[in-house]
Amino acid sequence: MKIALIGYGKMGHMIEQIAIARGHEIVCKIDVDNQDDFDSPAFASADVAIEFTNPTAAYSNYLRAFKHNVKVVSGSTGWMTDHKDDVEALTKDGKQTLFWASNFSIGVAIFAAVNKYLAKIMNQFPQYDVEMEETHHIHKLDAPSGTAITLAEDIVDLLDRKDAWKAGVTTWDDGHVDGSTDHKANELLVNSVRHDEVPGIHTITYNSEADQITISHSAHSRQGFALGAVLAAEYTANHTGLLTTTDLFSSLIP
Ligand SMILES: NC(=O)C1=CN([C@@H]2O[C@H](COP(=O)(O)OP(=O)(O)OC[C@H]3O[C@@H](n4cnc5c(N)ncnc54)[C@H](OP(=O)(O)O)[C@@H]3O)[C@@H](O)[C@H]2O)C=CC1
Ligand SMILES: O=C(O)C1=N[C@H](C(=O)O)C[C@H](O)C1
Repeated sequence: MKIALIGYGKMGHMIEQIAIARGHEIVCKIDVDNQDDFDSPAFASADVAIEFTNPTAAYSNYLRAFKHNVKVVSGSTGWMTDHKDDVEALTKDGKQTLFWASNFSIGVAIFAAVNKYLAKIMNQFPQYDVEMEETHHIHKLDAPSGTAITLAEDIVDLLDRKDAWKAGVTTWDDGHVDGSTDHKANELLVNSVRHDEVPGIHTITYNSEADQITISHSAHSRQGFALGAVLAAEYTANHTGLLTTTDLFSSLIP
């Protein structure tokens, strides 16, 4: 398969290695300094473009790829609040194709299934309150993480006593803290920690007077995200519309 890379940072480099090892060809690499390559024959020849950039660049990158009818797999986070409706309209009825996931690792897909199962059980046990914490490297531009938002949306959907999630505090290595933990009982608080070079930890805690139940996923490296993105590109080559990891892993995770 011919793959174009949009964004050649930490994820772009790792995806390149895995894609080549799986027998794919990288036909074009677009970063900040060669934006004209979006209009090159090499870019247009790609079966799929894999996009990992940042919250502000992602949506316009999708539009530039769609202009050439190139399908996109993207893991960029932090753009959904502004552009979710536009992306849904663009991909409706398979007109354009975007595979987007806040987290591409199989481990997080399993963790998300456990999170949903636990939230459903907890409807029977009102004595437990729930909170979430995510920890990432200090370079991360968005908080809470995209993964935390996806997990929080699932809890809000399934746990009757929570109607919305709310960003709490972000705590930094030097000890300074942004934000506030003020929240209403019906809001799920999501706190963030920015520490060193942590690839990504997500922890969900149900606490009662008697005890505490904690589920946590910790990535050892970016390897799982990058492999998932290449598997998603292979899937996207044969599918259309708005796709995500529940489509990719549907035969493995009920
Ligand atoms: N869904 C998932 O599984 C995962 C998602 N992510 C998300 O992916 C994104 C990228 O992560 P990561 O690779 O670690 O970040 P990096 O900062 O290492 O890489 C991003 C790259 O994109 C480049 N870039 C910025 N703007 C543009 C643009 N308009 N067009 C093309 N390239 C551009 C940057 O260049 P420059 O440095 O010059 O600005 C940089 O090289 C983030 O949003 C992150 O949250 C990360 C890991 C997993
Ligand atoms: O910025 C990162 O690094 C990551 N971003 C994604 C997110 O926001 O959830 C996925 C992963 O946790 C790493």
